[in-house]
Amino acid sequence: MRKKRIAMLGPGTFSEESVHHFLGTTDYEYVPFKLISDVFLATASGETDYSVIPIENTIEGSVTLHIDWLVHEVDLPMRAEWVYPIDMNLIGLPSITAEASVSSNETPLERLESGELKLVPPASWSKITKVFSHTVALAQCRRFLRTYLPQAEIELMGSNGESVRLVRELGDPNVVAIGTMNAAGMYEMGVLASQIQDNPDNSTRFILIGRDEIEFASAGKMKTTILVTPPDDYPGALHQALSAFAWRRINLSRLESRPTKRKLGKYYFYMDVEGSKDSVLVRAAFEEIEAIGCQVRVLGCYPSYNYEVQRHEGNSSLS
Ligand SMILES: O=C(O)C(=O)C[C@]1(C(=O)O)C=C[C@@H](O)C=C1
Repeated sequence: MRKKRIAMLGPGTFSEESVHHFLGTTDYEYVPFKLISDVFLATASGETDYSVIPIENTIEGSVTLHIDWLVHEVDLPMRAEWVYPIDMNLIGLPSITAEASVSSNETPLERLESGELKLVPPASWSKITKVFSHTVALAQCRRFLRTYLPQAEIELMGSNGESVRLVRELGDPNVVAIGTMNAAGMYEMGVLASQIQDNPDNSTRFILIGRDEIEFASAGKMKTTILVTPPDDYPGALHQALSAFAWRRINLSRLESRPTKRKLGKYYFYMDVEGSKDSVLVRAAFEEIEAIGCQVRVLGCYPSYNYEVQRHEGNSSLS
């Protein structure tokens, strides 16, 4: 039997690291793409069976571009979600890291109580002219960049793996990248500073999307993601929709509004409902919401996995 093919941003990305952690490296064939649009389209076209999509980050919040792709561009159910810890690193050519490095993986940077980094940057950092970064990674390192590399121009890349690869290819010691430790190793680069994200406890939520059902080794907590579009002429429809969950004591772990893209001021509500769409209570809540004229579209009903990690002790497990 052929292995199921999984599309993801890569190589050398957090998406790759996280899916290897979640599904292992042997049972699936992983297919890396440079752009997230290609990750979505690979599974939509049938070239791959599933796609890995980063959907939410501790510091940056929702990755709205990816949510919009799920809602407007492809029709691929969510099959699982998992959380993966994210440490951002400043990566440069090995020739400059000997004098310019302030930390290694083993000795993370010190922080003040406020969470700010306690750092005396090496003089050579003032020569850095450019930082390559993925937009979501950039949003996680704003404070670091503002404080220690204010002179550097930012150039956005399709992924963190691609940022590191391009610095390597360019060969300019004054151009650095934000990226993963794996990418630094893969392209034989040096690490100037590790854990440069604004909050040391930083994680990203990833989802797996695809047409076919998929089985996992352990049972996760079931979640259902829906889109609720209220009718135009019904004041208080959102309040009523929320109370359909509240009085049944069904927890909503996420609620976001996004434009329908059809008319200014018209929104749909993206909701993560704790529980399976097949449970009696959740089904009844959906029926009640539809009865008041709201449209309910199920984006997926899937197991959710947490990542328990003892940071910096190399001891991790999915639960
Ligand atoms: O570029 C990568 O390494 C990715 O996997 C993408 C991505 C994202 O889009 O959120 C994944 C996790 C991090 O939060 C930053 C970037």
